[in-house]
Amino acid sequence: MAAPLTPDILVIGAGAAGLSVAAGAAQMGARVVMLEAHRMGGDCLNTGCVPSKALLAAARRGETYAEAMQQAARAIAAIAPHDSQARFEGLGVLVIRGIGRFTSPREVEVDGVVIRARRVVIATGSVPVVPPLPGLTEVPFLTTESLFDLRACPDHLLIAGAGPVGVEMAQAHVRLGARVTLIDAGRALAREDPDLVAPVLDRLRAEGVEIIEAARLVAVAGGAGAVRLDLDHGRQVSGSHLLLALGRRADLARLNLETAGIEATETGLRTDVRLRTTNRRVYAAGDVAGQGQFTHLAGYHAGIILRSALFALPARARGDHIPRVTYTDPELAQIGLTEAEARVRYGDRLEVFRTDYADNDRAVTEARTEGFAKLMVVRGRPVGVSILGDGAGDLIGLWALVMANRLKISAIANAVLPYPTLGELNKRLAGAYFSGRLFDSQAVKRMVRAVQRHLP
Ligand SMILES: Cc1cc2nc3c(=O)[nH]c(=O)nc-3n(C[C@H](O)[C@H](O)[C@H](O)COP(=O)(O)OP(=O)(O)OC[C@H]3O[C@@H](n4cnc5c(N)ncnc54)[C@H](O)[C@@H]3O)c2cc1C
Ligand SMILES: NC(=O)c1ccc[n+]([C@@H]2O[C@H](COP(=O)([O-])OP(=O)(O)OC[C@H]3O[C@@H](n4cnc5c(N)ncnc54)[C@H](O)[C@@H]3O)[C@@H](O)[C@H]2O)c1
Repeated sequence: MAAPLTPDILVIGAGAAGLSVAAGAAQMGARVVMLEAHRMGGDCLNTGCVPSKALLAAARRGETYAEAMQQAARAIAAIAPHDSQARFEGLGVLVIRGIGRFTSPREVEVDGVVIRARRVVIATGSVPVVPPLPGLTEVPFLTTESLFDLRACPDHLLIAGAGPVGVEMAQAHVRLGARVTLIDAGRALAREDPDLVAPVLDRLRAEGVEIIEAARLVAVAGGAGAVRLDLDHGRQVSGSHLLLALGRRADLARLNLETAGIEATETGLRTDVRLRTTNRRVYAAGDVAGQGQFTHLAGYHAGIILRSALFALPARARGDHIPRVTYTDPELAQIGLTEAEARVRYGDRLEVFRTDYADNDRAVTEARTEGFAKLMVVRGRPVGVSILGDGAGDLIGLWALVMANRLKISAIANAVLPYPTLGELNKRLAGAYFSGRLFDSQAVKRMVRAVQRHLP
């Protein structure tokens, strides 16, 4: 066997997390090897964010199903060069296409090549949950790994699971002409503030989606083109296609973790605040770290690991400033705590402020006045922001800046924003915090009167 490769950093997985680590490390002078078992770009590019957002956009424009799927494929093709093997080789990364597995606490093997790296980053992502339901081995079903290969619109798409995947794909498909039934064992978008979820579900229903909550899928029957779902309490629904959107689990199966002394939890790899696993030379980044499943979180993890692995700086990963967006129409964005979570954490110290899109002049001129935003504040600092409506995902960006830097609400109140823009909604939200303090305060009124008496 050839001598082992001995890079500074070995990255296992070329999705959002692995690519960010590899690009950063190589460009800062580290010797990097990256392994990829399947497609460069991982889930986000090939089967996640990119095709799903392209499909939603095409559905909004009223394209046909085949056009929308082709548009999704074009979006992937347009972004793929950025994540390609050629680009990474150009950055100086040695890319090996194959499945990496630990053979000892210090060594990883891929197709007979042994790699002994100073540091290893596990960035193997996640895969769709496919539970062992009776009938599921006999009945054809879709997951997001196969959905974007369809070219003919399903007559009646049954979607099991109403998390972000289920809800986004329900809206895309109903707009592209499918009949859609969306089923969840609990509440749809259960993680989000119910005040924001209700208008999203109202819109889905108005567009024709049948939503069945508190209904667990327990068995599947039928065949291609005619699928029957058995739900708990004896209910049944039938359709032409089944999409499983029941969550994603960390992809650990092929890593041979026990050999390397790396422990897993229910949600992913066990890590410390620096994202080190129970093997101190090995880090976890992205979905596999079990702290959330977002491309921007994967990028954030990469930054923490680069500081730690390249510069030996004690960088710590936080979770309180990571935004999330559900790209439905209306769009739903959240950062930090929801109102209910903040109430539990802070009790009476919490103040909640609200502003409506109807009070924003740009929303009025655009005739897009549906939506509102909530700001949760404790002692002058935001602990959470929820926004529902046009551009919510872009609007939450300002709060991401404020919360990442632990700024006060005054940072936004001090900013002068162009009129008329949706961005003023954020300023109005911040202003709501101060307006009560300024306009309803007897002390302020007394002070103004006193100053006025003494002014020439
Ligand atoms: C339909 C859908 C829509 C989404 N939309 C959004 C969105 O709008 N915004 C957002 O932020 N997030 C979204 N996500 C989530 C986002 O796609 C993931 O959080 C992100 O891709 C995770 O990146 P990652 O690098 O951790 O993992 P992945 O992208 O899964 O990459 C892991 C890579 O590791 C490889 N691999 C696995 N095991 C091995 C091994 N042993 N050896 C070598 N290689 C291996 C895999 O082949 C894969 O390419 C969406 C997900 C889905 C499914
Ligand atoms: N816009 C975005 O950022 C975006 C979009 C899509 C996906 N993602 C990421 O991908 C991940 C996976 O998304 P997801 O929507 O698949 O997962 P999820 O875990 O958010 O939702 C899964 C849903 O399936 C339901 N469920 C589970 N078992 C069931 C059963 N037997 N019968 C009926 N319902 C059942 C659960 O109650 C839950 O609501 C998410 O964590 C998210 O972070 C993000």
